[in-house]
Amino acid sequence: MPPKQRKIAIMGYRSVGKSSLSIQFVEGQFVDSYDPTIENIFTKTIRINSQDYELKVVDTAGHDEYSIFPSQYSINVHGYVLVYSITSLKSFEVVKTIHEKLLDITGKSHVPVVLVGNKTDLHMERTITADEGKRLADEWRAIFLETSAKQNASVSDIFQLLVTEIEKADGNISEKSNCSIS
Ligand SMILES: Nc1nc2c(ncn2[C@@H]2O[C@H](COP(=O)(O)OP(=O)(O)OP(=O)(O)O)[C@@H](O)[C@H]2O)c(=O)[nH]1
Repeated sequence: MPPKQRKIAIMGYRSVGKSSLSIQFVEGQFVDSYDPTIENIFTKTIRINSQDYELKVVDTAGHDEYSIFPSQYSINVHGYVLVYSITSLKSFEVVKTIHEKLLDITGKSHVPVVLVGNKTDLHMERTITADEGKRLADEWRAIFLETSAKQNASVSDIFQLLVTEIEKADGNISEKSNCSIS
């Protein structure tokens, strides 16, 4: 089967770890320094159910509650990773506004999304519980994951699960069997 090309945008407040998650996923390393992103595009091929997916991962600039949703991320993007830091209430509030704007701009009631609570290694500084994250993802009918880019915990799961969500939205995977029928 020829590879399927899928474009994914990673969005969230500043400094939540969007670049760190992208670099950990694509290059398998963690960079401790902080360098604000304008935009970076990474590519990586993953295989799910004998199908190759060429992922184009767009690491976007930090968004805040006043940012206008960048129109270039509303078209030709198959799915979204919305990231907050479990240590930052502000970043949790910002993913809510991003999700609202995303539905508004796409005019859809449901978009494939993985909600990610990053920086689980900083558990002493946790301000958002896993339950709060899960509840928000349930409201959105999205997948929820907590990760640590630093410890490489659950990072590749983000992308595997998002591709599965994209395939479900395209009708290529039945919700019940979780098995590819394409
Ligand atoms: N402890 C810990 N630090 C992290 C983790 N992920 C990222 N960081 C740190 O958080 C800071 C910001 O990380 P980035 O990946 O640059 O964050 P970003 O969301 O891409 O930031 P912007 O480009 O400003 O939007 C850096 O100092 C990272 O090293 C994590 O899982 N654990």
